[in-house]
Amino acid sequence: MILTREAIRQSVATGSIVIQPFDEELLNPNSYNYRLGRFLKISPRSVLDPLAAVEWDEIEIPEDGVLLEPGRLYLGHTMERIGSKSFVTSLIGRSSIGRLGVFLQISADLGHQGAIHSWTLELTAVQPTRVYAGMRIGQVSFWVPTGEPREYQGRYGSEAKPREYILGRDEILRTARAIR
Ligand SMILES: Nc1ccn([C@H]2C[C@H](O)[C@@H](COP(=O)(O)OP(=O)(O)OP(=O)(O)O)O2)c(=O)n1
Repeated sequence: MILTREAIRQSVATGSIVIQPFDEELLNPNSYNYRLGRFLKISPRSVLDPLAAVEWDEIEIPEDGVLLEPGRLYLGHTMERIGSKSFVTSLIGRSSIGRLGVFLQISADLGHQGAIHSWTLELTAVQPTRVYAGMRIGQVSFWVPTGEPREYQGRYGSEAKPREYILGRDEILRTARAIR
């Protein structure tokens, strides 16, 4: 079951959903519009290899916005801390932003129960597109889970910043050994 606007509003009021800062104006019938945070990481032009450490540039988005170039990967973040111990969060885009050819996440729309932080956004653009800090860029919805809950023990800190965490070297090597 997905939460309605009123259920999201009440859950924020009782604390079972965290959206900080929260603005009622940003509620939709079944979701909440999040805003783009100030910091952006830009992928290096070199090969991205999960076994090799790579340096990402980090910028603060200027007032006149930042131009997203096709063929680059940008890690943004939600301006808000978002999540819930009671509900499962899903992170999706807004259709109006989709019509600009901008993707907000790449194949990762699930927020585990207990994950409460500023979400990392994997931004890509179909054609050169300018985005601005604070713009209403995407939406989150909340789902009622079923079964015994087990809280997410994540690696996201409390800072509102994009995280470039990729798979750990150990995880990749362990999996690789397991299939040999
Ligand atoms: N676009 C996304 C998708 C997810 N998350 C956050 C919320 C999720 O609860 C958490 C973990 O997501 P996944 O399980 O998809 O990611 P990993 O398996 O890579 O992370 P971990 O090893 O921490 O479980 O990351 C995020 O910030 N931005």
